Parts: sequence; C-alpha cells; structure tokens
Amino acid sequence: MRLRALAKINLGLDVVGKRADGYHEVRMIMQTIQMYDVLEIEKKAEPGITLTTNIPYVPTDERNLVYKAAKMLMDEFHIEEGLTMNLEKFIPVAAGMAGGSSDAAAAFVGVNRIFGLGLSEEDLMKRAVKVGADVPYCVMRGTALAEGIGEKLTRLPRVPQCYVLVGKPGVNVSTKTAYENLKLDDPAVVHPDIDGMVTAIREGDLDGMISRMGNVFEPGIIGKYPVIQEIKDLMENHGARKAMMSGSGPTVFGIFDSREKMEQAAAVLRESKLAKTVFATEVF
Ligand SMILES: C[C@@](CO)(OP(=O)(O)O)[C@H](O)COP(=O)(O)OP(=O)(O)OC[C@H]1O[C@@H](n2ccc(N)nc2=O)[C@H](O)[C@@H]1O
Ligand SMILES: Nc1ncnc2c1ncn2[C@@H]1O[C@H](COP(=O)(O)OP(=O)(O)O)[C@@H](O)[C@H]1O
Repeated sequence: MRLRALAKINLGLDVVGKRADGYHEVRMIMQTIQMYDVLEIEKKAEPGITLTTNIPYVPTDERNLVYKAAKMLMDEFHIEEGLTMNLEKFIPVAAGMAGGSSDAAAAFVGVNRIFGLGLSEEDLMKRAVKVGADVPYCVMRGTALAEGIGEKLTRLPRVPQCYVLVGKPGVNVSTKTAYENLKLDDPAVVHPDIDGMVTAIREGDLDGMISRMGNVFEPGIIGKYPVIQEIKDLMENHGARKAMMSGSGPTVFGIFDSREKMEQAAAVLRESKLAKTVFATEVF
C-alpha cells in the first residue's frame, strides 16, 4: 500500500492564549499543497514494526511519528501481525510544513486500511491528536480553520487556484521554543484577521484572502533569522502577491497567480542561494 503524506502551509496563523498544560490556543487557516512524502506499508507475519527512511538523521524507532501512530493503533486493536514501512521524505524536516505530522496521518490511514479496522476519519482524528496537534488536520487535508490546539477543525471551501513557491533556508527552528518565546501581551504582536480570511475564502475572494495573510510567529523568528525576510522580499520583488513564513518556520511560501511568474521567481531564488530547498507547486 502506497500513501501520499501532503505538506501544509498556514495561510493565517494566530495564537490567542496559553493553556494550563503549556499548549497554546490557536486560530489558523490550514492549506495542503502538492508536495508530499511517500509512505509504503506492507504486512509481515512476524510481529513488530520495521521502518526505513531515505533521510539518515530522521529516527526510525518510537521517536518517528509514523512509528508512533502505527504502534498506537496496532496496540489498541491487539494486532498480532507486523508491519514493514518505508518512508521516502521530500518535505523538508523541521520546517513548519507538518512533514512528520502528515507522515503520522498517513500511517493512521494506512494501518486502518491494511488491517481493516473500520475506523472513520473522525475516529482516526481523535486518536491523531495524541501524536501531535497538527496530525488531525493532516488526516483531513484541504482548506480548514483550525482552533483549540489545532485539533478543532472546520472545513472550508477550496481556495481559488493559486501557485505556491516554497523556500526553506538552512536554519532550524524548534516549534516548542517558538511557542515559548511568543509574548502574547506585547502590543507589538500583530494578530491576523482570521475571521476575515474565513469570509474571504467562503466567498472565493483570493484578493481578500491574500490581504489578510499573517503569522504571529514572524517577528520573533525573523528577528533571529533575517534570511527569512530576505526570501520573503525576493519572492515579493519577483511577482509573489504575498510571501509569508509557514508555521513556526523557517520555511517561506509565496502565493502567485500564474505558474510562469512562480517559475521565474523560483529560478531567481535558486540562483540567490538564500534557500536550501526550493519547490514550485500549487494548492491541493
Ligand atoms: C506551529 C504549527 C502551526 O501549524 O506548525 P509547525 O510549525 O510545527 O509546522 C503547529 O501549531 C505545531 O503543531 P505540532 O507540530 O503538531 O505540535 P506538537 O508536536 O503537538 O507540539 C510541539 C510543541 O509545540 C508546542 N505547542 C504546539 C501546538 C500548540 N497548539 N501549542 C503549543 O504550545 C508545545 O510546546 C509542544 O510541546
Ligand atoms: N516522520 C518524520 N519525519 C520528519 N521528522 C520526524 C518524523 N518523525 C519524527 N520526526 C522528528 O520530528 C522533528 C520535527 O519534524 P517535522 O514534522 O518535519 O517538523 P515540522 O512540523 O516543524 O515541519 C524532527 O526533528 C525529527 O527528528
């Protein structure tokens, strides 16, 4: 069985509060894009999970979110057989694109299917949040408003067709540290208009959506890694309607209304060497 695990971008990302358990209340507009990892799953007679991957520094034991998701379902349903899984990664790691979360979502879907567990999408999403806040959304995919810690999801209509240029600089940002360093009571923190963006998407209004793009993590992370601003500026100076950091970073994405303009910007970005990974794609 072969599954695609799609990357996400956050078209809007607001953090509105902190919970007693340390997690934060968010309001985000999530969007999957046509960039994906490939997860292959096969049953094996011997018990246990064997995981391999093409990225040497990604763990292949319980620390891998794919392993965690598969084990969670297999333990719950007392499955005696084993699984062989191979994960081929194309989504940059620790990038703000939910790579690991989406791989976990694919594992939930795959294990449910391969062992005929009969769980609904909702059943899977309930279990998914135990692996990570963004995993339920990765099971759902498409365009959605995410609230709570990211697990309360409202599906939105597809956004109007647009092209997405992804540029990941060679720096690493920890999601946990990004949340810890957020100063919500600082008046300099700009909260994006998430409700306005929801309305714009419901009305199929691309201009309205683009004008409301914003990410509350940007100032803090860009202050530490100015290369993120340089990539944003490059994209916006080369035809992007708007460029923004995804999630807790450091990946930048630009929204374009033509493939040609995006390809031209991609060529300039590659030439600039500001980004380690450059990928030209579209929404899914
Ligand atoms: C920031 C976002 C935006 O989509 O994406 P990424 O940058 O990771 O892609 C998400 O909120 C990331 O969700 P996810 O990566 O699933 O988070 P988890 O693994 O559950 O948590 C990692 C750490 O982030 C913090 N965390 C996460 C989610 C949340 N709503 N509040 C938090 O405070 C917690 O400190 C937690 O220990
Ligand atoms: N399947 C996986 N793919 C990538 N990273 C994983 C995976 N499982 C666990 N990890 C660990 O999780 C960390 C963050 O991974 P990732 O999901 O790519 O981040 P982000 O959500 O910020 O894009 C990495 O440092 C990696 O060691």
